[in-house]
Amino acid sequence: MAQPNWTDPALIRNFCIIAHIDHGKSTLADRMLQITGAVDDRQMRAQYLDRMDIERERGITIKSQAVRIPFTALDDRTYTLDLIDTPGHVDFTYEVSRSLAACEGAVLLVDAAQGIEAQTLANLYMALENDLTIIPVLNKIDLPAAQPEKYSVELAGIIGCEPSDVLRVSAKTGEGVEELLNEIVRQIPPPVGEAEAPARAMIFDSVYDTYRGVVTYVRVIDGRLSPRERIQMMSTRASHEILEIGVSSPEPTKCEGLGVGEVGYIITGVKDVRQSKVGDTITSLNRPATRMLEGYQDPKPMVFSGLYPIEGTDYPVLRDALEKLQLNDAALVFEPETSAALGFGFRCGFLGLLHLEITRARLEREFNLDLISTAPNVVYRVEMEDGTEHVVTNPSEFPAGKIAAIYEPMVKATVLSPSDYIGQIMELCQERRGDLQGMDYLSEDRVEMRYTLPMAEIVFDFFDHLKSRTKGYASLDYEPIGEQQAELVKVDILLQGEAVDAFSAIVHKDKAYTYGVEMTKKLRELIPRQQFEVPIQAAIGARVIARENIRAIRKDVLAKCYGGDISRKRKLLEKQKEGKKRMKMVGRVEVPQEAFISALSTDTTGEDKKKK
Ligand SMILES: Nc1nc2c(ncn2[C@@H]2O[C@H](COP(=O)(O)OP(=O)(O)OP(=O)(O)O)[C@@H](O)[C@H]2O)c(=O)[nH]1
Repeated sequence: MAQPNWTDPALIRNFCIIAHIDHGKSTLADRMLQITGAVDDRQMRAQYLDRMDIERERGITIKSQAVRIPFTALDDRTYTLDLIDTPGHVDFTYEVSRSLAACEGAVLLVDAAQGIEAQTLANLYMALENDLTIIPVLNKIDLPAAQPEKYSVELAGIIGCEPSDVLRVSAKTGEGVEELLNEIVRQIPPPVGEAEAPARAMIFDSVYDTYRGVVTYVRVIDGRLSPRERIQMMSTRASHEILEIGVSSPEPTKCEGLGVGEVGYIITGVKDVRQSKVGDTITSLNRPATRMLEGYQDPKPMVFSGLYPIEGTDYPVLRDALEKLQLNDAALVFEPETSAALGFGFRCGFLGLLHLEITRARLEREFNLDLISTAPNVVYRVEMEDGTEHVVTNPSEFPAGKIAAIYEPMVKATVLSPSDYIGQIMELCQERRGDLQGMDYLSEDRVEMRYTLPMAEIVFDFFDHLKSRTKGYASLDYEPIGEQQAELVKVDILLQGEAVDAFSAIVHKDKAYTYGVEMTKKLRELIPRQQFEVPIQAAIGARVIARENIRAIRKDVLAKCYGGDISRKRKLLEKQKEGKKRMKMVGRVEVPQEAFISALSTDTTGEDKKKK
């Protein structure tokens, strides 16, 4: 094979765009592709790099993407710009951090009509931790509401540059984008690495493709990777052969190898993204490197929920569907679970609520499934007095017996908001057991508040409440910071003395009563009257904390059938039997499927997270 022409690292610039959700990252990437001619006008479509349907539909980026853009700069030399598009949502922070580690610089993009938001800061800090060169840019300067003067000062303030250093662009019209590309070439340092050293490449993304198997996106740090070479994954020691190697420009284009600083993809024929994990280091099998690159970390599920098919016969379909999704989603975990109320299903672990919602939407859409999901919960650790320890991902499995301590996961939350709403935000965080850690004014009228909060209090409807109490102006970012002991109890809901597993919840002891009252009330309205009286109780252990009653009724379908027409009677009885099929039996109580669905339908917030 001819010796490939390795790209001169001096002519490479690896960068990413970091921004708060909706500040225009994908649109800016589109314009860069278009202005440099990387994609011709005919093929151009909005959000070029967002490939999943669900990404386009919701207008959000879930997976990272890399694309190579050739650009002739003011010095007349043609540079290779590798743009790594990163997800903006807090659920996918780990992917952002891996993408950042693959770059030397970052474009920090801020909406000129909105200013800095919580994720702008979170991403900026992450970029600074990775020692990236930051280029501050205000976007959407075409908007009449844009206030570039004001926000240049704010942006310069947080990164410590002059307001005049803040570039101004419109990703929509293309204004200023070419200047930005020239600044990327001028300011971001070229990659450095040892060309002759054993190969080391970092995996920053891996995607399952039905036709090609797993496509792994890498950034080469040292040495080089070539087709047909045998490589090794340093975390698992598994080895594979490189069947294809190439770059996305932006369509996948085969090449003869990747050298120092280059970003591209490799295909090895593995079928599951878990064999090619984000953050892992690839080396050459014949001449392996001894030290892994920093940063490998397994994605950890934070939120669990039970997923059950509404039609029991769909159970195998659900299992296959979950297995297929897992091929492309190393963060998704699941195991079979049985619920007395809901039948056979799976307990699934997700990175956060958005991840849950997206997974559920994909299962329903791509696999045509109708699902019930139980109320999401976080992971608790329970220490017993006898020294044993339990990790609880399902409230109904909360251990019985003498408990020494319960620990719940905590987050560090950052809220950015106009200062008018400080009172409301404090009130909300107080209700959610938050602890104020600090508060700073970013400008006269914008304030950053830092809280520690239990994750359980923040993952469900916190964001909705925050938005409604601040008229949509506040933004939120959070990251896990370990666990803390808390006074938690398990509340069971009993129908005629029998616990309904799907409704058990772990809540703070001060909130147990409210949960019990609300749930029993809700169920009284949802469960039809039976032929005998049905008490609905909420209980902590053996102690009942709330009770409602469903009064007895005798539903005699034959009542209207006087006269002796036996065939008509039979028909009515048959019909009643059909109806019963859709009922679930809890002890002797018949509960319609719909009652479970409505009682469990928590208004999850992924959709609303997109709303400003
Ligand atoms: N007027 C105007 N609108 C813009 C500009 N740039 C982006 N937008 C709009 O802002 C919205 C969000 O843009 P996206 O590019 O999807 O934002 P994003 O940051 O990629 O969002 P995530 O992928 O979810 O993080 C879209 O409706 C764009 O059309 C701009 O320069 N001017």
